[in-house]
Amino acid sequence: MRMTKTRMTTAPSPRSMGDKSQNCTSASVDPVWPANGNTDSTKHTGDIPSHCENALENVPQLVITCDVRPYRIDLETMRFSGLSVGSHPDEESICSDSGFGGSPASLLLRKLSNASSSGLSPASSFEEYEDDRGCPDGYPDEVPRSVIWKKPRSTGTTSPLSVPPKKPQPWVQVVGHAGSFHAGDDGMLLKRHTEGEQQCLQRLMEDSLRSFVPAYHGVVRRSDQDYNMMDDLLAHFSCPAIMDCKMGTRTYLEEDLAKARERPQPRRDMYEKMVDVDPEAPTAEERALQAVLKTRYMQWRETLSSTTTMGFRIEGIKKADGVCNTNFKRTKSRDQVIEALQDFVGSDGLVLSGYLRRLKELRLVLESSDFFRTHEVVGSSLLFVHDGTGRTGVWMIDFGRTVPLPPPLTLDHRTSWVEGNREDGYLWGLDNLIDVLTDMLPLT
Ligand SMILES: Nc1ncnc2c1ncn2[C@@H]1O[C@H](COP(=O)(O)OP(=O)(O)OP(=O)(O)O)[C@@H](O)[C@H]1O
Ligand SMILES: O=P(O)(O)O[C@@H]1[C@H](O)[C@H](O)[C@@H](OP(=O)(O)O)[C@H](OP(=O)(O)O)[C@H]1O
Repeated sequence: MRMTKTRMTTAPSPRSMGDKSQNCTSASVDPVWPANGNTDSTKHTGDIPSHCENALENVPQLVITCDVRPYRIDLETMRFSGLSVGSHPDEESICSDSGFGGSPASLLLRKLSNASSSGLSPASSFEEYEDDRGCPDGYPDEVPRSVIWKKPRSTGTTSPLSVPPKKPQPWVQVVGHAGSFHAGDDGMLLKRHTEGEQQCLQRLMEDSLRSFVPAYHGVVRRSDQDYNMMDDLLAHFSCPAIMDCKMGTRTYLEEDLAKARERPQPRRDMYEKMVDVDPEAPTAEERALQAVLKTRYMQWRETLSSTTTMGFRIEGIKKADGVCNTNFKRTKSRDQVIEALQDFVGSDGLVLSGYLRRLKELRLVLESSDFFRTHEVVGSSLLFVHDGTGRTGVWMIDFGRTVPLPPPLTLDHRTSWVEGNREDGYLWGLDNLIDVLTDMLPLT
């Protein structure tokens, strides 16, 4: 199955062509340490760190080892057994399935991961399942014999070996930068490393929001490129439907505004993306330049969609039948949003009520989270996932533009933004999203 992301039909951005699209074909993975090097090494000495406990539950033990130093990723064993982290990067594209490298070993590992939900970042609406339906594409049934693995430590679930392996689920990227991700073989996902996102994910593992973000497993190096390694949130779903909702009323940082004033860098690719959607949108000056500033483009995208008026926008939806839609740039009115959401959740009231329950839990936790109070959260998304069993999950993803506030500044995430107050409208957007979904309940 291969789907094309709408925005990729326009001129790719320098970022997606450049630093976001390096060649990552080598299977070699070297463990690296957190770039800051000052992770609290005393705290977990002699113990398995909490975030690593999650990893051990989630994957066969040959993949991750957690010793006295947190976030160490030991992938030597994978090389010995001929396994590799990652898939065929060439096959990865936006809103497309990203296979598991097709290696029989990887297929087995994926099966084992699927056999238990215990390692997932806890989602209240999760339950064990043994659904064996094939996805529209279908995947090989072959089971390798040469894979050596160890049962994860005491997960309290049935030994995966006693369960016939099931068809693996391909990882799917709905939106975002092309070439930033590699699907792992073991329920893990590698995202191109940025220091800021690493800091956020590490802090989130210690925060009350932990169960609402993919479990973070540290940094791995591959072909001279560092990656943040985290749970693949799709790993425990069967033919999932997926939606990416970008949260907040603002999608650029205050510091981006300052930079744009100091050193304006007009972007031709963004001008072209703008004209593609609305030829009338550029000003005369922008037309003459054939380029727009990024902040101007981002603001235009905010007002074109429901970001400004509702504090969230739908970025992309991939349905269980494989149909993918990223054409939501003009989805703005409440009715348009409801129509898209309705199409995503379908007529199953259980799915909608599962999402609502999870979002209300998230709101409660956000309101008291230390991390959330002390960070400007911009460009972050909620990833909605459900499948035919009625299982649902919602997680916060993408902390590439989430930055700590200078103390003692804190945000309530509901106050309107004026430059300088750093407010991002995240919780206001979540309030609106919950309202809209609540209004939809009678429709299911
Ligand atoms: N932990 C995860 N598990 C499963 N899928 C994920 C996970 N993280 C991201 N994705 C998929 O990748 C897509 C893009 O993720 P993300 O927003 O982190 O990328 P990005 O390149 O930083 O995006 P942006 O263009 O908004 O900066 C999501 O829409 C989702 O489909
Ligand atoms: O969705 P669109 O219309 O294609 O626009 C992109 C989108 O807003 C991304 O969130 C943004 O990346 P960041 O959030 O990481 O800034 C990217 O900037 P970029 O081209 O500078 O990567 C934009 O091009």
